[in-house]
Amino acid sequence: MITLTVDLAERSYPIFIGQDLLQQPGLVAPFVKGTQVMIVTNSTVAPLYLDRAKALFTDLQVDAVVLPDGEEYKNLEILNRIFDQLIGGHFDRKSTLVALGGGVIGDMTGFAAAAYQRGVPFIQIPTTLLSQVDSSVGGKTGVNHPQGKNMIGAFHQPQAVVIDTLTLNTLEDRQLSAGLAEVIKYGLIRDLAFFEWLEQNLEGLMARDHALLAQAIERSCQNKADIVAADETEQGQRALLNLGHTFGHAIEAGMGYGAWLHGEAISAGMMQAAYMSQLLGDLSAADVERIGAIFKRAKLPIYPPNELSNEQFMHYMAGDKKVQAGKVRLVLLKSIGQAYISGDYPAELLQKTLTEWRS
Ligand SMILES: NC(=O)c1ccc[n+]([C@@H]2O[C@H](COP(=O)([O-])OP(=O)(O)OC[C@H]3O[C@@H](n4cnc5c(N)ncnc54)[C@H](O)[C@@H]3O)[C@@H](O)[C@H]2O)c1
Ligand SMILES: O=C(O)C(=O)C[C@@H](O)[C@H](O)[C@H](O)COP(=O)(O)O
Ligand SMILES: [Zn+2]
Repeated sequence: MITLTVDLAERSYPIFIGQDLLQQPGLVAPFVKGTQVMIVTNSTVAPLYLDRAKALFTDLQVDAVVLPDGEEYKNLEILNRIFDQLIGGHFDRKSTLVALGGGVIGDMTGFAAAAYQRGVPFIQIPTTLLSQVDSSVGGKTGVNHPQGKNMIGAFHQPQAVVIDTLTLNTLEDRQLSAGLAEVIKYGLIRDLAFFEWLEQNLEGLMARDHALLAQAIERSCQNKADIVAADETEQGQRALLNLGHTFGHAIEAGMGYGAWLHGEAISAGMMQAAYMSQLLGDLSAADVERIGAIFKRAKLPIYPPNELSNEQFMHYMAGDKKVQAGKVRLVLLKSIGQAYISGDYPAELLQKTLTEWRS
């Protein structure tokens, strides 16, 4: 087992990465506050892992709320089911919530924990590649609004993140690919050596070589932990984790939540950002082709959906959380391995990107 730390002074917490951690009760128990545990999961993950997750918590009152599965249910109405069950079961202020599932469950459970009785602790047990490399770490929690992704939420750090890499055995191929999009993101924004390693090992990762997956998860979590420790609430460099997301979130909302997976949408979005970086003279055409090649090998889309017009893109992008004084700020690339945030690009270059980077 590997242990990393997210270094946030009194709110620091460990990330445990290993095989079969869902069979190790001693690992999680110390992070439970109080005597009541509410596991939040969904209808796909519950039959696979809920019994094992419950067995992690001995001598405690353990209950579970099983939500419907899908990005389209990441909203306030479904979030309320968690509160209904907590209040109905008389869960007190020292209760611990446990997120068992992918990023949707993690974001919703974290937000429920941030809001329930003004804040209770929670533990992340991520079971998709995407949630193991990104969403379970860093404390961004929340739900979607029809007009925009993750528009309602809070920063609320977990007590611990427990990554059992064996849960990836049951994940669908399409979901594994979606997770690789966020893995590749770390290479693009700040870790050229990791990007090169991914180029060398992509097929092994797609074939679910466990040693390679564990390495990719560790390197991704280390990158994320470093950024979060330096900038917990996105005052500066944390925004780099948003590479491709201003475009990608527009795709998710514009196409209807769930039609495009988050990882798929940001894959196309990272290509749009890369193409715009080429128009700005920072990336070469060969760089853009190189980035596209790794996404294609990961079976991820490189172009946005043609159904989404430039006007629709602009509508959703104008509501992005990084907008300042009416200007859409974008994460762009100086080179592969070096991202920056920009609000002073020429407006016509964004239009040109939306028009020209199409299949
Ligand atoms: N908070 C953050 O920092 C952050 C970072 C990245 C993404 N996100 C959010 O995460 C969400 C995407 O997360 P995701 O890609 O994990 O999607 P997801 O949570 O929808 O999970 C994908 C699918 O896999 C299923 N599943 C989960 N674990 C499984 C397993 N072990 N075996 C079989 N099936 C399993 C789920 O039921 C679901 O159908 C988006 O809402 C995105 O906005 C948040
Ligand atoms: O942790 C972060 O910070 C990220 O931006 C990680 C992203 O991969 C993730 O999709 C996040 O939820 C996006 O944040 P948002 O603030 O743009 O909603
Ligand atoms: Zn993301």
